[in-house]
Amino acid sequence: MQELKQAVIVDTTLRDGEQAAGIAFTAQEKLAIATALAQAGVTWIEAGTPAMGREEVEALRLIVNARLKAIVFAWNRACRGDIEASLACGFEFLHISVPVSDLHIYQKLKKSREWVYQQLKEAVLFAQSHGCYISVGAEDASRATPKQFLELAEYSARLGAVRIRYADTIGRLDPFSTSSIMKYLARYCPLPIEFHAHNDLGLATANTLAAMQSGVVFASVTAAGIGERAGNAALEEVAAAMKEIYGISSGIDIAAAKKIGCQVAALCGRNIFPYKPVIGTAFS
Ligand SMILES: CC(=O)SCCNC(=O)CCNC(=O)[C@H](O)C(C)(C)COP(=O)(O)OP(=O)(O)OC[C@H]1O[C@@H](n2cnc3c(N)ncnc32)[C@H](O)[C@@H]1OP(=O)(O)O
Ligand SMILES: CC(C)C(=O)C(=O)O
Repeated sequence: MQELKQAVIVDTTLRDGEQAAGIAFTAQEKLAIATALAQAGVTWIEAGTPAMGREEVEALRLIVNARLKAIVFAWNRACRGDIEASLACGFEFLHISVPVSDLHIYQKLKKSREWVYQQLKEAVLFAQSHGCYISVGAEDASRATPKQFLELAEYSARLGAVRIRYADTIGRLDPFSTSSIMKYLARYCPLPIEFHAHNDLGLATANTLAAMQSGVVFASVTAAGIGERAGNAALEEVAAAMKEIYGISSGIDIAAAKKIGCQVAALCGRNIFPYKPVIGTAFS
């Protein structure tokens, strides 16, 4: 078994977490969550999607201006309008996401792979011309071939991206397939990989741990595991399991992470087993 040496948490409670049906945080709640995450030792915070419009931009400006002890970054499609919206919030690190599977490129977007690459190139160069650092997101990577993912990673590396996200967008992986795919990709990928799991089959945390065991360093998580459909890997579960099972600290205060999980769950009107239900207003 490969020895797990390093783990870095990338929290997306305020981006994928807020994509969960029925969840919309206020600007003050977003600022409180981001502040609590930074205080708990989370160093990467995906704070939102500026392209969503005025209310999101106002909330994101509050978070950027809070100068938290974390790298706070924004989610973008590979298009100039999204990048301009992120720049207007003051972000210096941008995540630019593109589909990588045939299914998403040809069936969902009805575009070509060449189009995706051209969009990505223009978006990355535009953002870099404004001094931004970039990570690239490979949407629906688990339904793409490893070769398609690696080609995107190589292209992104040539453009100067610093990291690539492997998204199991529909939550179709299990820990065994995750492990064999990630061992292969971690070996050949020119960029550090961030693993982004979805919990459709209840395997998001298990898959994230399998990815970390297989050479991946960055784990994408959300507080209480909230997120699109069945959600994502839970921050408090991943951080605690890293510590308890593998003895890796990931720099996160586990008690603080559990508290944030409970508070976020309470804000969303959910109770998360096995933590105690939180009564009253969270973050008050
Ligand atoms: C897999 C994921 O989880 S992706 C996460 C996306 N985020 C969310 O869903 C958050 C909530 N969503 C929103 O607020 C909105 O959908 C937004 C702000 C993201 C987009 O809003 P709109 O621009 O109005 O959406 P709309 O569906 O019209 O955009 C589609 C356009 O984006 C383009 N597009 C979609 N994905 C990408 C991409 N990754 N890169 C470049 N362009 C893209 C499409 O080709 C289409 O272009 P066209 O209008 O020229 O045909
Ligand atoms: C936008 C990306 C990273 C995403 O949430 C997904 O594909 O699951």
